[in-house]
Amino acid sequence: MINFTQLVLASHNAGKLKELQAMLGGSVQLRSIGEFSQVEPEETGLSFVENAILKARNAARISGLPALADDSGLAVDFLGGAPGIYSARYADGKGDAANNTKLLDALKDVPEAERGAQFVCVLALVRHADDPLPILCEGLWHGRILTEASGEHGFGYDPLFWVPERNCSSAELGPVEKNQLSHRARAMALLRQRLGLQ
Ligand SMILES: O=c1nc[nH]c2c1ncn2[C@H]1C[C@H](O)[C@@H](COP(=O)(O)OP(=O)(O)OP(=O)(O)O)O1
Ligand SMILES: [Mg+2]
Repeated sequence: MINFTQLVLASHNAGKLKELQAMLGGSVQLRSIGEFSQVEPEETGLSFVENAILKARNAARISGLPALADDSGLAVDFLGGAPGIYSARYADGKGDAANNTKLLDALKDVPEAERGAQFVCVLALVRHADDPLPILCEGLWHGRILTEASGEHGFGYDPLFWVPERNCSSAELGPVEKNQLSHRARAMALLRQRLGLQ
């Protein structure tokens, strides 16, 4: 069993850092890659897995620490799984608000029954930059895309993601509840098992 007390999180997204640290609890300290570098690696992979591994290796190389990466996104049924791995870049790097506006436009007049979507999260953990056996864990969260934004919590597409099991948007869930249900929570539950952190 691998025993980590410190991991570097290969992410420049403050929302992810907050959620992942809360899920890991006190036994593992997550340090932000921002402490070591402000340069974001280009996400050139064609899958969540490839991008997660690429980000983890890059962070391990820069920090000299074992590294955890999260590659995630929103796959919308009506759009054939788009924006998928391109979720963060959907509106050409203009940010969360522009991404959400573009998604609402793309689904304009699409009826509720065809607005199914899933959040996807892949976590990759490497012990060092050239680790030949990264630990990979995946989580999905099924829901629907709303016709307008609702809620103030979370980040990214949360205000547009309807959570059927709670009858509200994921931005209307408090952090504790989101962290029990989300794609990231499911991937992290698997990772905790793999690390023996029950
Ligand atoms: O729980 C979530 N609630 C709402 N939106 C979410 C969530 N999880 C991922 N997302 C969205 C945000 C971003 O548009 C994309 C992730 O893109 P992704 O490249 O993995 O992350 P990022 O560029 O924000 O930070 P980084 O690559 O440095 O980890 O999916
Ligand atoms: Mg990214």
